[in-house]
Amino acid sequence: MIEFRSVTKEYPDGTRAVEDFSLVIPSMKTTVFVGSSGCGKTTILRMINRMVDPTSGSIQIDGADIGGIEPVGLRRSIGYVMQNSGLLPHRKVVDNIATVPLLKGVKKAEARQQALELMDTVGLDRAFADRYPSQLSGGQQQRVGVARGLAVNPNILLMDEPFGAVDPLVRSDLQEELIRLQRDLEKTVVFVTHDIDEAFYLGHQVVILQKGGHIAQVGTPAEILANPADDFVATFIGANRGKRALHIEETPTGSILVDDDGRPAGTLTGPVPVSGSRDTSGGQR
Ligand SMILES: Nc1ncnc2c1ncn2[C@@H]1O[C@H](COP(=O)(O)OP(=O)(O)OP(=O)(O)O)[C@@H](O)[C@H]1O
Repeated sequence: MIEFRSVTKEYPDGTRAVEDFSLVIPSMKTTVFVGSSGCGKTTILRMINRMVDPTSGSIQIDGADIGGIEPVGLRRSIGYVMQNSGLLPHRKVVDNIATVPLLKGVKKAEARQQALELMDTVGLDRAFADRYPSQLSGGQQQRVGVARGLAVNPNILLMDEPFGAVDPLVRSDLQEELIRLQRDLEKTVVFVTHDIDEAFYLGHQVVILQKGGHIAQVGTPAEILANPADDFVATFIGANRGKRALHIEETPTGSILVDDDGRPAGTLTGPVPVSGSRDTSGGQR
């Protein structure tokens, strides 16, 4: 579990990117931060691995205040995947994936073997191992980025708009892959996006942010869809969701998700949990 307690981040130029932010991020689930540009998503994410340190407040991982953990070691124990994959252009795919294990002293042959296995995990053909990043498509590069993020077998995987720059079909494949990975590997995934559809699709817990990292609403997709906290949230989830705008309708046999054209898009099974397992079956995926 990751817990933010009254966290504020003021950058040296006086910008208060995040103000009095408190949140619990459950383990082994996917939490998605969604909000407009500049609302503080990246700042919040980077405070988890101490790429950014808070000005005040504290962050705990499994009860330990990370302010007391040496930043480089912490960073190397948490997976981080960014937009445009952030791969080193002059290193082969396999060496990119093995970067952090090698830094941590894993033997080269062992690191390479692990990297090849991670290529299988993220659905990349091992034939790409000796290519350079520029010789891969954008979607393949993102898979390499995810493999690199997983290379130290972290409990926590931070993902900052990892699929923002790929076309919609590839993006959809990558989203499917991430859902499978998260479920199979039981990672705690913290994911940042602008896209509310992506947030609802991936998130067990979705956090809708406003400027300054103010939480407009936090909940499961079903909770937010059923009860938007205010006009801001209602507009945000409506305006951003275009043709697929979904709402919940009660029927004699249970709750169903209905799209803007009145077509059922899925069912909701059982009571809506406060947080926890995905409760749509055949709904948003
Ligand atoms: N190093 C920095 N120095 C000063 N201000 C910064 C710095 N990094 C971010 N900011 C400011 O902090 C605020 C939050 O930025 P942040 O990158 O966290 O937002 P974001 O929601 O991730 O935005 P985007 O979606 O555009 O990536 C913005 O006003 C931004 O300009």
